[in-house]
Amino acid sequence: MSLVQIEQVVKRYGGMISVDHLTLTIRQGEIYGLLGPNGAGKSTTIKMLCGLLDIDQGEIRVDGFSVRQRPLDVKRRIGLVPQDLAIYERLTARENVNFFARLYGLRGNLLQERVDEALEFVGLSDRQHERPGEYSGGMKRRLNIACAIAHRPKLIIMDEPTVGIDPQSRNHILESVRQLNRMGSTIIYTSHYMEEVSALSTRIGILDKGHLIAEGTQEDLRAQVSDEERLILQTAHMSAAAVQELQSHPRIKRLTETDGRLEVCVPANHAPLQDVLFILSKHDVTIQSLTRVEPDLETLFLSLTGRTLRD
Ligand SMILES: Nc1ncnc2c1ncn2[C@@H]1O[C@H](COP(=O)(O)OP(=O)(O)OP(=O)(O)O)[C@@H](O)[C@H]1O
Repeated sequence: MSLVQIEQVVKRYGGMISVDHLTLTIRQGEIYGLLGPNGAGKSTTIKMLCGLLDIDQGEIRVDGFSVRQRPLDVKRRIGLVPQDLAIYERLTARENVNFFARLYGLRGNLLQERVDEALEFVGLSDRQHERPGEYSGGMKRRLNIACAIAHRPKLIIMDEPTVGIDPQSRNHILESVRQLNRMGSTIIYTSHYMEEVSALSTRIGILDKGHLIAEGTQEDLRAQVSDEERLILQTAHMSAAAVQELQSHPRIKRLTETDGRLEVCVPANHAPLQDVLFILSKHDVTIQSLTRVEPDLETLFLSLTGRTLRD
């Protein structure tokens, strides 16, 4: 059963189109990973989905309710963990969670139980009476999550929740996403980190310049590029002539070079590695490291757009 239906949605800022006739469906029980580089339109889509930004064209429905016509019914079903922290530094952690849970209508004993549960869930019970000003970046992110889940929403949306945090908090957040899903919530998780989206998602949509350029399970997406692999070489003394010669090699499908980091797409199992090494050595390029990467989401993105996700 579908929980979210986005149909032909368009958003423009001034003359520029940020979300371009986007259509996608998210089913109940999924962890849907929305992957795309910076500026792809992920946050804009999420804001429209939550009713925080007007839709220019098209329609979004959550649990059957139109975001335009029934915004309150939609908001009640959603817990949003926004990209920019939405917590009050002057309130304690507990007061923050309490505040957001009250906005969703919780009162009395149930309110206190749910606040306890949310704080426990993100591992902040011990420090619930402190103000978040004293917290690390990762703890603030976890508090941000607690504020979004205390009302037990059907749909939890996390917009780049691991940007700029320590590995321990990152792992904690990724594990909480899985656990929230096991407890029954459908999750939309946006990120420009391929590894995170790969590790978490049951289905993945790849967004670029406001378009959904690919969608499917991890296996579906990998199968689209199973005939390619990538070589990543860190080099010194790279020259334009070497790049040019590599580009004209018949078996090199694509190539990007930034500050000596060379990424080359070649047919799988027939990697013309010797040729690449020969050309580089001919041009006196020093090879500092070389990695062979099996087809992955980055390969797919590169194959569809000619750019890397990090561009
Ligand atoms: N308030 C705004 N005014 C003008 N342009 C905007 C505004 N918000 C977003 N944009 C533009 O819309 C496009 C999509 O931005 P959006 O923030 O949705 O991308 P994103 O995929 O979430 O990337 P990021 O991870 O960097 O937030 C970008 O080109 C961005 O510059």
